[in-house]
This record gives sequence, C-alpha cells and structure tokens, in this order.
Amino acid sequence: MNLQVKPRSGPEAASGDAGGGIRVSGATVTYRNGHRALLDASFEIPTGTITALVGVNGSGKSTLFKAIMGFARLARGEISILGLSVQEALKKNLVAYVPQAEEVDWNFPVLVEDVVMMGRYGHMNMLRIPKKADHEAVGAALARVGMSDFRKRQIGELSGGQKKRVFLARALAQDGRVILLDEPFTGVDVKTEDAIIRLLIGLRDEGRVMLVSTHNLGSVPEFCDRTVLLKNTVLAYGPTETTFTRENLELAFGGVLRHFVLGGDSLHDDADPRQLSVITDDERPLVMYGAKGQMVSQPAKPESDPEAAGK
Ligand SMILES: Nc1ncnc2c1ncn2[C@@H]1O[C@H](COP(=O)(O)OP(=O)(O)OP(=O)(O)O)[C@@H](O)[C@H]1O
Repeated sequence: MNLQVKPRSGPEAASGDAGGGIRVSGATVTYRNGHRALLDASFEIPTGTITALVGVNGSGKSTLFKAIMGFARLARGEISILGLSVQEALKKNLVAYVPQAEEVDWNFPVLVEDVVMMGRYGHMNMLRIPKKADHEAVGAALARVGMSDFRKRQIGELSGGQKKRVFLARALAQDGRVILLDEPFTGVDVKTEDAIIRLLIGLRDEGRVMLVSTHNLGSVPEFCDRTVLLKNTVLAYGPTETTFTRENLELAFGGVLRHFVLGGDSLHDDADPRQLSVITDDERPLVMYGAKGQMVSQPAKPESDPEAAGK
C-alpha cells in the first residue's frame, strides 16, 4: 500500500502560512520539582498538515502536548493555536487529544459510546444532556473508525488497537480542528496502524492540523508532511523530506543510523530505509524499527549479529 504524502496544493500550502496552525515560540516548561523539560522550543505548523513529533524517551514530547493543551504552564514563551491563545482555543473546543494508553484508567466502567460522547461535552450546556446532533456525531465518529459494533461494550474490554480507535472517535466527535495524538501506533497491529494513517490523511485533507508523537520512525515519511525533532528543545523542524534526515535523527537520538536488510546478513548504510533500521551508539541499539515502522523491542546486538536482529 502506498501512503506516500502528496504535497498539498492550494494557497495555504503554497504560502506555508502557520498563522492558522500551531505556532510555538520560545516555549519553556519547568516542572514543580525544578526539572526543565522544555527549553526555548519554537516551531510552526500550518493547517492541513500532519506533523510528526519525534524524540527519545524523556525528550519532552508529552510536555509539549501538555503545554499546547494548557495543562503545563509556560515559564517563558508563547503558543498560539489557529491564531488564538491556548485558553481561547480550548474554550472554543478546537483542540482534541488522543492520549497514550497508560494515561487512561481502563477499569473505569464506561461504555464505548459514552467515551466518544465525552468529545461532545464542549458542545453541550452545563447539564450535559446530549441532543440529536450529539448522538449523530457519536454514531458518525464510531462508524468512521470502524467501531460501530462495539458501542455498547465496556471500554476496558477492548483490545489496545480498539481502544485507540475509540479515542480517535472521541476526537472526531469533538470535531477538533487541531488533533494531538500521543503515540497512536503503540501496541496496535499493522492493519490498525494503516487504518489510523488513512484516517489521519482524510482529516488532513479536511484542513485539520495534527501533531503526532511517534516512535515508529519508519512510517513518518509515509504520512507526515512535516517533522519536529525534539530533544529538550526543538532540534529541527520543517518538511519531512528536509528534516527527517540521517544527520538530524542521529542528533535527536544521539547515535548512528544504520539499516539492516531483513533476513539478510549484511549491514549497510544505504539500504532501503523501509528495512530494519537501528540508531545505535555502537554499544547498544537505541531505537529500532522495522519495514512498517513497527518498533522492535530489546533487539539482539546488531553489530555482532545483524541477522539475528533482523528476525
Ligand atoms: N510531572 C512531572 N514532574 C517532573 N518532571 C517531569 C514530569 N513529567 C515529565 N517530567 C520529566 O520531563 C522530561 C520530559 O518528559 P516527557 O514525558 O515530556 O517526555 P516524552 O518525550 O513524552 O517521553 P516518552 O517518549 O517516554 O513518552 C522527562 O525527563 C521527565 O522525567
């Protein structure tokens, strides 16, 4: 399947105007314990685009999401969303968030349709009594992610991939113009990943703006127009073709990028990047990803045994 990103046409893409997208300028976040998780981070992404947010564990991706959602206070800097302040954008219900699985209490007894209805809360009055339009939005969102048959199921009973789809449906029901996705591909199979990518491409073509944190590096060039590389600050940002480069990745991950041929025994730097790829510090692999961008956990020593690492 070819999910290659096609450059968007039209005046917005041509001008690269970020005024209507997300603009982060000198953002600095210091946690209460004094840890500065984000320092002077700046980037701009226009509407109608999908941007990958890439960096090692602890590089500040979730912190950046929190800042964009107003959960983490900026010690310095500024964030604007569709030309509005974070507070204004939240008040207008413009920002939807798809959380990491670990952030959710799955034991909480709630039906799938109730989770998706939460996306409508911002459109309701204080009593939160759903109207016809809210029920319709929930139905349409569930249909769009292929989860209509699960609407009466308890959320905790679903598989990891199904839960992800439900939270995507919640974002769709909210009709957020800006959608933040925190590692949407972790723990999902390749088929679900493809389905999610197709959905995101559809949302991009509707003119929404998406920021997707991901460790699945292999799939970034497939569907992300832009990339932001994070390491406590923004190391690089811009179109994926010019940002998602070996040099920048090595900088972000603090290692050397190598590619393995799957099933083969050779290691060569110029292999098709859709093969098994490793960023290594020559002692141990720091990040590995496979042909579909899937993470390969705890690989064998690639330097000494590349064939084993490829299996
Ligand atoms: N509430 C907090 N209080 C203090 N420090 C925190 C807090 N949350 C995160 N940190 C620290 O801030 C840094 C950035 O964390 P963050 O969760 O933003 O990273 P991340 O890039 O999302 O990581 P991962 O890929 O593991 O999800 C880390 O060093 C982390 O330990």
